[in-house]
Amino acid sequence: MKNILITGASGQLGQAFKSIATQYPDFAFLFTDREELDITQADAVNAYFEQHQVDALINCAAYTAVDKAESEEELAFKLNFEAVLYLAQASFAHKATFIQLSTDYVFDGKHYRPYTENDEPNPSSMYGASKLRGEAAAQGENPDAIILRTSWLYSEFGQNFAKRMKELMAERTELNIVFDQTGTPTYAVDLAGVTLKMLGHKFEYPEAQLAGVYHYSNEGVTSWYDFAVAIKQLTGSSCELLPITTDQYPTPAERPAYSVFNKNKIKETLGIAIPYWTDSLKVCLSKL
Ligand SMILES: NC(=O)C1=CN([C@@H]2O[C@H](COP(=O)(O)OP(=O)(O)OC[C@H]3O[C@@H](n4cnc5c(N)ncnc54)[C@H](OP(=O)(O)O)[C@@H]3O)[C@@H](O)[C@H]2O)C=CC1
Ligand SMILES: Cc1cn([C@H]2C[C@H](O)[C@@H](COP(=O)(O)OP(=O)(O)O[C@H]3O[C@@H](C)C(=O)[C@@H](O)[C@H]3O)O2)c(=O)[nH]c1=O
Repeated sequence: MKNILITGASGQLGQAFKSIATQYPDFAFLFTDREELDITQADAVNAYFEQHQVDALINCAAYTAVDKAESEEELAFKLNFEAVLYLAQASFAHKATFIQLSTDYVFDGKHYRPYTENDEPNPSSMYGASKLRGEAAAQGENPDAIILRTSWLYSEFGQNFAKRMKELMAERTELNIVFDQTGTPTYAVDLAGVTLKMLGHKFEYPEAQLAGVYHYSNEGVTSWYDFAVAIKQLTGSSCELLPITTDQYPTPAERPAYSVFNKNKIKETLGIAIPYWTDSLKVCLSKL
């Protein structure tokens, strides 16, 4: 039996892990929320590792308010960088496998082909910059760290674009949605499953070198507008959706125009096929 510590467990991804936990009888999950383990407190992090046998840590805690991060830079870096430093140090000291979640927003979005793990990040937002510092902290303090970058996360849990769209479509007769930001939605439950597959692989083949960065999203390519159209069609909403450009929807944070991932590395490493984004969206909407 392996003990898996999940931090930020009341967030969207944390809840996705909770929803599939019983499918992994070889894993004993230690779900902690901010009250139980505040990851910005180095002493609390160290004490937790002293008091519990932790075989792996999946850090689901983060500052994810992309626009607010532009005016709350200090808070964003405290959570997405400093706290990651503490987690990386503690996991390394206690020989626990460390998986740190990161984001497509580490890229500036100027590409026209999917981003590989070797492409140079260049974040255009404070959120992206804080997550990139977190990646460096994780790898700097724990050379065995696994960085799992994902994009456009949604699910039946927490706050996300898909849930927001469904609610707004029920309230309004029309909605303006940007169509010139291209990426791929990722169902958080799919991501949780693949993360646990990665851990299973690590435990089964301890000599396997898994450290490093991996890209994971669902398959396919779309825009926020097309994402919303798919939600409209699948929910039978009559709300009119109007495609607009990014400059018609000004926001404090700049988002990448293109952030599609190349996922060959994770597919080859784990021997997996990834669900197409609309197939996973159907699964999610059936639960909402
Ligand atoms: N959401 C998305 O679209 C994407 C997310 N990611 C990454 O995936 C990961 C998971 O994201 P997601 O689940 O959506 O994020 P959420 O914002 O839903 O969850 C983050 C969780 O972190 C908790 N938290 C905040 N501060 C602390 C603290 N000091 N100590 C412990 N926990 C704390 C929050 O608790 P509280 O509610 O109490 O504040 C919340 O439960 C993050 O690393 C994120 O950067 C990557 C790409 C896309
Ligand atoms: C609500 C809404 C948003 N938009 C636009 C704004 C923005 O460009 C785009 C996405 O909106 P949101 O602000 O909901 O999504 P955003 O918070 O930018 O989502 C990001 O979150 C972080 C945590 C990540 O790591 C990213 O991968 C990504 O998922 O849609 C519209 O055009 N119309 C709308 O009615």
